[in-house]
Order: sequence, then C-alpha cells, then structure tokens
Amino acid sequence: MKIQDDPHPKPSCKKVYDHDKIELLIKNYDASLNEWKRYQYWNPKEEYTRNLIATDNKHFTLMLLCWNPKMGSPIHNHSGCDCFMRIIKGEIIETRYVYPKDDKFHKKIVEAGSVDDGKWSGLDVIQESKLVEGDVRWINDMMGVHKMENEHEVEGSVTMHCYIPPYAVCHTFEKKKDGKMEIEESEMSYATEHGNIK
Ligand SMILES: N[C@@H](CS(=O)O)C(=O)O
Ligand SMILES: [Fe+2]
Repeated sequence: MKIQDDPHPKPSCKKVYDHDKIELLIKNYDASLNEWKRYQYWNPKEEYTRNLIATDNKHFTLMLLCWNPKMGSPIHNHSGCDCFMRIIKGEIIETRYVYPKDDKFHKKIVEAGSVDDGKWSGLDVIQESKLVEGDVRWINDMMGVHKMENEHEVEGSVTMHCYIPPYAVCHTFEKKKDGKMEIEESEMSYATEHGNIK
C-alpha cells in the first residue's frame, strides 16, 4: 500500500461566490446550439479526454470531458474545489463515496487493505446515480469522493465541468491487483485548450 499524501477533505468555498448563480448558469446552458462541439476531442487511448474551454487561472476552470464507451474515472477527490457538472450528451453513472476523515483515515485504509471480496472499493458508497442529458450535479470534498462511468457499449458521453477554484492535482483511490487500495496524487492535464490540440 502506498500513501503518497494525506488527502484530508477541504471545506467548500461556496461562501465566497454565488453558488446558485453558477448552478443556474450551467443548468441554463443551451447545449442544443452545439457550441460545445468545437471543444470536443476524443482520445481513444484514454478513458476520458479533458478539454479546457476557459479559465482565468484563479477563480474557475470550465472544461468539456469526453468519455469513451465502457470507460470511467478512478475514484478521486477534488482537492478543495467545488465541482459542478452537467451532462451534455449521453449518460453517466456517478458513484459517490464517503471521504474518510482525519485520524480515522489511515486506520480505515489499513483495515480495508486486508479485505478482498472482489467487489471491494475501499470506501463506503453514499449513492449511485444515473445522470442523463441536462442533469446538473455538484460535489466537493465535504460531500465525498466519486467516480464517473460511461456504461454505454458504443456511444460516448460528454460532460461540462466547472471547478471553483481551478485545480490541477487530485488524489485517486484505486484498488490494486493484490486487493489493496492505493492512494496516489495525480496530475491532470488537457488534451486540448480553447479548442486547439496541445
Ligand atoms: N474531476 C474529474 C472529472 S469527474 O470524474 O468529475 C476531472 O476533472 O478530470
Ligand atoms: Fe470528479
């Protein structure tokens, strides 16, 4: 088991911006105008492709994520950011897990590492939701960690995410072949920025 960092949950920054306004903006975005299509890029070799739409490098990042069929993210945190997401096309299964807290964190990982029932994810599930076109959700560390999956056999899914503030590093929680959980610090990059391939 490798613990590279200690990803304690960070409080939401909801108090320093108008949460409802951002949520409404994302909800009201008219995806039928297809403006988002100029940002979509699919790397067939990646589970999902991250495309930067806009950022001021200080307050927010807006991006378009393209999810290949039968692919998904690892379980991950959001490093103190609030994350709004909107399903633009297709469907996503979002599974949320309890974020293990403070001094219980290491104990919980150590205990969990000795369990292997083939299904174990290491973290307690809060809920599993099927998100469909138009749905908007938000999450931050206080609400838990999550993974996102496109379960469709052949169709890709597209989601739009707004992070406040921007973030470039997260922690992933993965079950390794030996049944133990590994937590890794993971740097996130973009395949395209402002519609241009990097
Ligand atoms: N937080 C992930 C996408 S998601 O699974 O919410 C990312 O920024 O890549
Ligand atoms: Fe996420």
